[in-house]
Amino acid sequence: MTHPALQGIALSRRYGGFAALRDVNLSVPAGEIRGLIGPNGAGKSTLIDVLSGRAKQWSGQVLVDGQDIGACSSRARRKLGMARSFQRTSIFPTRTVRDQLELASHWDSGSHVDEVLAQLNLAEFQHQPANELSYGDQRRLDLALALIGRPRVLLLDEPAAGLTMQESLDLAHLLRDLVKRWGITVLLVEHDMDVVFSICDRITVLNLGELLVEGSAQEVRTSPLVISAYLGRNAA
Ligand SMILES: Nc1ncnc2c1ncn2[C@@H]1O[C@H](COP(=O)(O)OP(=O)(O)OP(=O)(O)O)[C@@H](O)[C@H]1O
Repeated sequence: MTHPALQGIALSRRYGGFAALRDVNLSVPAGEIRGLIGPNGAGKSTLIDVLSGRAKQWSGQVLVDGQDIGACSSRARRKLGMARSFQRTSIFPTRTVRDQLELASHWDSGSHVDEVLAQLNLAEFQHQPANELSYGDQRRLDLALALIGRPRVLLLDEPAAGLTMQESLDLAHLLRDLVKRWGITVLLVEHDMDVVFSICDRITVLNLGELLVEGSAQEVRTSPLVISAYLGRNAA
């Protein structure tokens, strides 16, 4: 039997008396790019935190390739092939692009710095400090840092935040080509719906901490539940 590459069962997380995530089930087959969307405060980052091992108090099960990793630290999860990106750029802004990738690759096995530099169109900037790169190049460096250990499962939190429409789509297609070629399973949180609809195989929608809808881009785009969740928030 083939296990999903990434699975969450009955995932819940509370902040004091507030339930930010309630009984969410998620199953992402190997090689799929799964979009994770929902209005502000829906629980997307909370879910990523639970899956990546960053959340402290939570309940449920997290499995990678059928193996229960719920008791593992973030570091142990990285060693098991899970990587995540954050909504920020670059770890050490004054260090060169190459230094950062080499540093990050010591934390993970299977380093392939030159290949990642080339694939992410960063080779020409490799000896520049990250904080001298344009914002768009810095976002590609973030992606490179997430990919450097050749993860099997990649959790991405708004990789296109702050980019122009064209930059977002360029980054999205670069991401899609790479993860498909390397066989990486991706869970992508992204507010830019053009990005989500253009590269995700399926989309999971959260609302108020609960799973609302799961389906193809077409199913999600036309779902009355999704439309109402977004419009309800916008109108509030
Ligand atoms: N540290 C915290 N303490 C208390 N409440 C929190 C904390 N972090 C998040 N929350 C609340 O949990 C809910 C889910 O937050 P979360 O950041 O996961 O949502 P999100 O879908 O990622 O939102 P956004 O799209 O705005 O980033 C929100 O109501 C938020 O206010």
